[in-house]
Amino acid sequence: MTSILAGSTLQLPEVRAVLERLHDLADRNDNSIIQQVLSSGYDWKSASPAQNAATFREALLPIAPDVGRFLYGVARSISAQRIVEFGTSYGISTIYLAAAMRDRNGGLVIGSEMESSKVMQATENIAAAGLLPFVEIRAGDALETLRDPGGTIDLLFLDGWNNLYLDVLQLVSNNLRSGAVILADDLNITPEQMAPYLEYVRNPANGFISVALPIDDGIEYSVKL
Ligand SMILES: C[S@@+](CC[C@H](N)C(=O)[O-])C[C@H]1O[C@@H](n2cnc3c(N)ncnc32)[C@H](O)[C@@H]1O
Repeated sequence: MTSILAGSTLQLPEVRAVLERLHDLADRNDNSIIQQVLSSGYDWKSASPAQNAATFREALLPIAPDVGRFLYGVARSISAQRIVEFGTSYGISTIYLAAAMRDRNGGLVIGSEMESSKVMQATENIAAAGLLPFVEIRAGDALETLRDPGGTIDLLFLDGWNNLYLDVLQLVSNNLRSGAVILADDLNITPEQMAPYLEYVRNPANGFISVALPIDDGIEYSVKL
């Protein structure tokens, strides 16, 4: 295992270089890709998850840098050892989470991505950041690939298609430890799509305590009781 430097892995030149390059790429291209697709009349709401994944294969759709630092901070503060991520794309969020694994001296981020070209891109990017030993990306539909997360989950990050959040949560819920944190991105972007998920985690009868955080696109922060 590589030696641990004082401070955070997020400060390492190779990690910063990869994150800067990917955030820049997304800033330059994502909006025009999305506009092009939507102006062609493509109806993403009635398309299947796989159709949407293929249609948006060139778009990174990443978390913002401050969300990345928040993910890193939460992972460090609960000393997360096993993290499950729904929606890996080009690996930006995975890199922030894997940096926390490196700084706790071990742990695993299990990513998931159904678009095969993105799995390849993410693997290359995570390798360039030197964080591949802390990551396993499961290729295919997360509703299949995350069925067995291989152990107790400390942190679940939901960032795939928003209407699947509740399905993914329920899929892995037996593996969430008491005190596990669930972070769901895009609260303010697709409230309709997220409604069933929010209703579920905000109902105390379901065993979570949950609050909306005003970070970038909005994050629902939930803790399993
Ligand atoms: C918003 S992007 C993820 C961005 C990534 N978390 C980041 O910050 O860099 C959502 C990704 O989830 C993937 N996805 C959506 N539904 C999925 C599913 N059912 N299984 C696996 N991947 C899925 C999409 O292909 C897309 O790349």
